[in-house]
Amino acid sequence: MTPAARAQAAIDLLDAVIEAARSGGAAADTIAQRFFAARRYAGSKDRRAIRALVWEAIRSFGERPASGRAAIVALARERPELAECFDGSAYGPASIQASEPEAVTALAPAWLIDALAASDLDTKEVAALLERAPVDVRVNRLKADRASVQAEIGGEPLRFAPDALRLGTDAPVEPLPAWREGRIEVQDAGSQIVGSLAGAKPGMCVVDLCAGGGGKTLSLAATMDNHGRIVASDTDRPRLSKLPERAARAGVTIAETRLLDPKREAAGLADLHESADVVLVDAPCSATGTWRRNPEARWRLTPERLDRFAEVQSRLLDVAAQLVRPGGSLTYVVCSLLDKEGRDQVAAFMGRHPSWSASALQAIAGRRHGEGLRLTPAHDGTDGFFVARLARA
Ligand SMILES: C[S@@+](CC[C@H](N)C(=O)[O-])C[C@H]1O[C@@H](n2cnc3c(N)ncnc32)[C@H](O)[C@@H]1O
Repeated sequence: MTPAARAQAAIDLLDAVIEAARSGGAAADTIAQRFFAARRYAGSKDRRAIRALVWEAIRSFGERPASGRAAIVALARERPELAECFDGSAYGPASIQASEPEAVTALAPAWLIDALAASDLDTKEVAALLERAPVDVRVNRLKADRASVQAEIGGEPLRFAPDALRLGTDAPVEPLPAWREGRIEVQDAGSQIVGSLAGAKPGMCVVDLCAGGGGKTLSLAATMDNHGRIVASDTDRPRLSKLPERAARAGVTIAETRLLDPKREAAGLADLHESADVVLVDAPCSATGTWRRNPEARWRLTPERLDRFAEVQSRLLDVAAQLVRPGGSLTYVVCSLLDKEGRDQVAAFMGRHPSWSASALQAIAGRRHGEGLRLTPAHDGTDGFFVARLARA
């Protein structure tokens, strides 16, 4: 493909990403996969160049641009070689007009910048949310140890996450024998840390209330040395259905999946009433802490969506509390750095459940925030998380 044709393809791909963000469609990665599957003529160098341009545009513009063209035109203002692609050639974009609309460079929509600032995040912290993230893997203790896996695949052992190896950005993991044989899982180091703070131990009964595809379920099972019971529940059938295959690969036999009806979660878990030693609520959230991996998420978020997340989080915390046995604990996690979803949720929970207490969390990474701990890309080099552990008397 010519450079001009690549620029036009980037515009087309961005149009699809913008439309999906507007209408609640698929994530940018999925859209890109579909886009290239339908354009087999694009070789691997073309695909890389188009992706790089599209993701640069997504990172550069905080507000959802009016169109893919408005975004690439704005980038071209600073880049003569990109501006030259607007040459009106057969497969290239039409020439740039002096008065045409352009996307505006910003870290995030103004209301979100304000909400992040009100959550004690300065500009440096917010900018780091948009840097490119490394690939972290968790070495599965059930099958291997970190030193032997490092000897095999390389990577940097992280001091603050005992099972983590950090690989470069875009490092391919799935082709590795270590992945195929279940000795490693892709999991951000921050996710590994917050999962470990739940305090799961061998022999316990654990409920992973929002288990999704089981990233944390598998790490809990490894911490439990595959002894005990984990009930991994979620309302999303496609996500949850990935768990059994992942568990089999990882050698995890103690996890059982349970599909819940939205708003009827307590009924679906009634048999576990007051019987879990540990409940993990890795709640659905705005995912502001994972913008490094999904920067277009900030084009999807609205104040109304944020309110809806907060309502579900508060309800799920109360559902989870009913499952904890006397003396047990509930660990609340969000991959968001907005206080409305983290610190304030926990403060409200403590108000509704005065007999519960927040535990002091011991981790080598992170900083205390309200009744919990916060990890951020700028401070910890991980995705952003808020985690709190709440103990039942
Ligand atoms: C942050 S993700 C979980 C990620 C997962 N724990 C992991 O480590 O891979 C949040 C999950 O909450 C689920 N969810 C949303 N509403 C729910 C509800 N009412 N009850 C249980 N799970 C819910 C979503 O389907 C999603 O899988």
